[in-house]
Amino acid sequence: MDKNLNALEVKNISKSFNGKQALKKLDFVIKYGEIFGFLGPSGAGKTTTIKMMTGQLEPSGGEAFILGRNAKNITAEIYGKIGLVTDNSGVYEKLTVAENMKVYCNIHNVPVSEANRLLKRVGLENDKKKPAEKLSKGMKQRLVLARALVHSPEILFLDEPTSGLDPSTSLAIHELLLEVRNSGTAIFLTTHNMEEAYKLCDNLALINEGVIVEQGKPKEIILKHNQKQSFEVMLDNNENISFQEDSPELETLFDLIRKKRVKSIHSSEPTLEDVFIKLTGRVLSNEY
Ligand SMILES: Nc1ncnc2c1ncn2[C@@H]1O[C@H](COP(=O)(O)OP(=O)(O)OP(=O)(O)O)[C@@H](O)[C@H]1O
Repeated sequence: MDKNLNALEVKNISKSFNGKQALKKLDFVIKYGEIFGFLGPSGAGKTTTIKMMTGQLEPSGGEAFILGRNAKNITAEIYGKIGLVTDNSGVYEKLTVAENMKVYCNIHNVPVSEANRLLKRVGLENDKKKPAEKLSKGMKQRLVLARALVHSPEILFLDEPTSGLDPSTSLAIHELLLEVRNSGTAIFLTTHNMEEAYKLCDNLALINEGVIVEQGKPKEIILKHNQKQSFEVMLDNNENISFQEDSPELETLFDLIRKKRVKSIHSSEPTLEDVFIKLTGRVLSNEY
């Protein structure tokens, strides 16, 4: 891992299918030890972007560099440093959970103890002997994630890693991803879950109809679009009042604070979902 290089560089990438442009001039970089979120509704171009970055599809224009090499000329050695979790990352259905992991340990020359550690982290330690065909969709998803981490990849691509998972499993996956990020791995994550993106991502891009409509740090994106600040106040009698930043009633709020009548106060910024709606007129979360 050469930390002086970016793990991934996408330069002006475009993609057309049968004359129809699916992606338009995407530009972003991902550093080692960073989680980069790619957020957009169905059909926005997330999977196509992953395919181009991993050399599975040739761009119609622009270039992608992965671990320092043009994705067009990706080698087996580079693939050995990548982890990829997508909808169609199949498992061997007739093999057990443990055997599925063992296949990957053998390919990457990693001790089975590492597989056991990862199975525990994704909550599958009690399912090791189950054939993969008997697993639920969410369990398979967790197996595929554990498998993708066996060789400590330098860059990890995750297409909707927690979709369809219950909240406590999602939380465990989030903790694992942060740990992997902290070990220096670059993570490219697609999601339509704005809360997940806000919590996990160091940087993110909002994508709609093949165009990046906004990118940056989640907090900075929100503050940039926070045009009118308001304060939500709860009084000592549990009454809730909202005060606009530039309204004359703010004096009333100061007065209430002086009289110690304010039980709680917080500023209300837009969410990433609000920003997305503002920029595109579309919602993300209800489309799934
Ligand atoms: N092989 C293909 N041939 C023609 N059109 C394609 C092909 N692959 C993708 N597209 C089109 O490109 C656009 C982006 O698709 P893509 O699968 O990348 O979206 P997505 O954001 O991953 O959506 P989802 O979240 O539903 O997976 C869509 O309009 C899709 O129909």
